[in-house]
Amino acid sequence: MLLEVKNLFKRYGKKEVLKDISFSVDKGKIIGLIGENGSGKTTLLKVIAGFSRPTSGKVFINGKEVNVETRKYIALLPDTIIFPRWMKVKDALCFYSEFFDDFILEKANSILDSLNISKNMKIHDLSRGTIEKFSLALLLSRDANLYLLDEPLAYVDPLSRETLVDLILKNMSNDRTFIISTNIISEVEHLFDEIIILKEGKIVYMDLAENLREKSGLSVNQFFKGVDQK
Ligand SMILES: Nc1ncnc2c1ncn2[C@@H]1O[C@H](COP(=O)(O)OP(=O)(O)OP(=O)(O)O)[C@@H](O)[C@H]1O
Repeated sequence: MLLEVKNLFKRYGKKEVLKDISFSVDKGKIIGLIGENGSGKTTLLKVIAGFSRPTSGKVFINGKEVNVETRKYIALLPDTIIFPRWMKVKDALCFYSEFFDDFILEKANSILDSLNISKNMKIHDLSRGTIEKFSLALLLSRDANLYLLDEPLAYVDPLSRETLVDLILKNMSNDRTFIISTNIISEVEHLFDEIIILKEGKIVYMDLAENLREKSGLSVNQFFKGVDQK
């Protein structure tokens, strides 16, 4: 088992943001983590990544309780821009090469070429959609086990979404797992092996995407809209 989340609670002050979350994920799966704004998706991904501590409950990656060490198994794509203003694309490549032992520079170069992203550009001068593509390119150039993608498609135009979905698929393998949080479901749902729906910090639905479609006769997107209105 690659990831096990057991009875996880997260509180900010009096506000309970995650409520008794339990699930496990095998290697080689793509999980769709869906839920309306504020349902707790980002918080859950941050706790799994070890960047935020649970109030109670436990998270295990490759059988080890999450700590600084388990971060080496994880590649997190945050939902915010993390690069400083002065940084050029080529500087970020150097930084990633030095900081992450599992970063493969040749792979990053080849993905950036395929996306037509110039290495001499300042990252903040790129469009928001291009920054998303660039961030994903860096992330996929790491050889991690668990890839956590927080809203990877939010700022990307529909044509580029297809490119990014293809990129994710190309980089999928039997020993990698992706958890992708998204509100843009229809364009990515064909990627998902399993679906987790969060509502107000609780898991309200969890199943294989195939089962969801068979049992409900709906697409994941249609099903989510139904759950969300209840
Ligand atoms: N550091 C924090 N302090 C206090 N409350 C927080 C903090 N981080 C998140 N929250 C609250 O926790 C709840 C869940 O937020 P979270 O960002 O995890 O949701 P989300 O599902 O990712 O939303 P979105 O789709 O808008 O990104 C929200 O009500 C948010 O205001």
